[in-house]
Amino acid sequence: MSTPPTGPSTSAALDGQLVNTTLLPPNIENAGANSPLNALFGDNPYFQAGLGLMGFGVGLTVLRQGSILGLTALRRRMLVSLEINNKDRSYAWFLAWMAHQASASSKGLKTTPWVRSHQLSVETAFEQRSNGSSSVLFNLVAGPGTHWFKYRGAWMQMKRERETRSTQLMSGVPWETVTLTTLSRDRNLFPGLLSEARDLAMQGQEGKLVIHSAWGIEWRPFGQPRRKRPLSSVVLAEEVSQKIKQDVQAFLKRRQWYADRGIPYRRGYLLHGPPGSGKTSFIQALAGSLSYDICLLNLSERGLTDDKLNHLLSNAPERSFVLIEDIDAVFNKRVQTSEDGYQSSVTFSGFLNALDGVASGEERIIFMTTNHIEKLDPALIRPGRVDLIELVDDATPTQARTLFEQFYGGDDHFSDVTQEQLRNIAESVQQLVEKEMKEGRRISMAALQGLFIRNGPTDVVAACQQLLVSRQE
Ligand SMILES: Nc1ncnc2c1ncn2[C@@H]1O[C@H](COP(=O)(O)OP(=O)(O)OP(=O)(O)O)[C@@H](O)[C@H]1O
Repeated sequence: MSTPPTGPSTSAALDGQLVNTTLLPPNIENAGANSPLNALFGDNPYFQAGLGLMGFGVGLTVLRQGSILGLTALRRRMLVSLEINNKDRSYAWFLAWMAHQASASSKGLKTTPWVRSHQLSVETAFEQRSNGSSSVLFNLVAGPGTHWFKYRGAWMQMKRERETRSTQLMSGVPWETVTLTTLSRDRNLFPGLLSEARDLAMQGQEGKLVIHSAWGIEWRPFGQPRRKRPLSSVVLAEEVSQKIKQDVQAFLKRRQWYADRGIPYRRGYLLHGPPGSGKTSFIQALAGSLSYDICLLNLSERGLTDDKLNHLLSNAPERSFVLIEDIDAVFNKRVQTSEDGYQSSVTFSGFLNALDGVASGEERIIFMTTNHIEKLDPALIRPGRVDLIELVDDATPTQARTLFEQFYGGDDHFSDVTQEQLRNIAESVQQLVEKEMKEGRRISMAALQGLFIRNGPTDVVAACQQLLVSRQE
């Protein structure tokens, strides 16, 4: 048995460097050449080919990793991305903008950016026509996947991704993102593009009333924006409409006044009166006239809790009225029950707390309506929670006459009736309502509206008489 050859170690300074060398006896190479391993593989062509292939593979991997790193670095330098999350308002604006451009470019309009998507999703919406009827709209928007479009001469990649494993806690809607990627030099196009999308969305809402409804803890537009109703078309007793309108206008001018005194900047209104007197119509028309939106809050909604309600009331969209209808039906004797017997988790005290809210500088205007003010708990309508209470009653003689004139005045459809005759009929309607009122019989504005829709002007007085009688029964 031979001992492995070992040589003494020396250290030598070469050109100022310390070099470690091991001195081996001269026969050591031969010893390796004669080893059993060398005998096995040294002359083996398969082994050598394998070694070569392995080297090639390693080389390729290094090259691949290198090119990936290089590409990533290049992308970082050359490309810029913008991520839009579906929690952000611009998300829906951007998708609508893209759908709009796609339809315009498919019609061959040269001025629009080139957009074409092959993976589409549908968003169904309801549109209210000017004549009051509604239609269903199917908006085809870019679906999850990758899309390309050209905007102001720059190519952009749009990637819409949907998170399928988790959803937004409160609304149950999946998380989504849209990532726009373009060349770095075109990064300045992003703000322009987003502004265009916003303007397009605003254009669609111009002259329209947006109704929001609660969706979990968020407010979301409900259906398509509706045509604004002129305030004058809702005929209330003159002093009532003026009082509410002036109060809201005065409140809106006093933000600083509230701030200086540390008073929460909010105001509550309660409109009460019989059904069909125009409470809801007036609130909506008033919102429209001030370019405000409506946030419709249904306290009986399943899943609504005190916490969610508090969050909703503190986070209503800017420039909006929160509208809570038929408040007596919701909190009758402090118990909350819906028509089908469902009791929601909103408690009376939770509702009062949400109305009081935390003192904040944010503006909040709440309108509540009821047909039975006597059923309301005094705690609910104390000042601070409700600042102005107004009775919106059945038709007064003047209201009946004004509504008649609005329906039949200047309408060519009734050209067989002279203006003189119309004036006489208007007078008769007024007198009839006046006479009946004295005897305790009333007619609602909604009933009058229905009557005017169904009858020609000459039949109105007789029809009105019947309605008043039948109401008495
Ligand atoms: N004062 C009014 N002027 C014009 N139209 C009215 C008036 N009151 C009611 N109407 C018409 O009657 C219909 C019902 O009105 P609205 O829903 O506003 O009444 P409401 O007082 O809110 O009723 P409810 O108490 O049942 O909620 C609407 O189509 C509206 O156009």
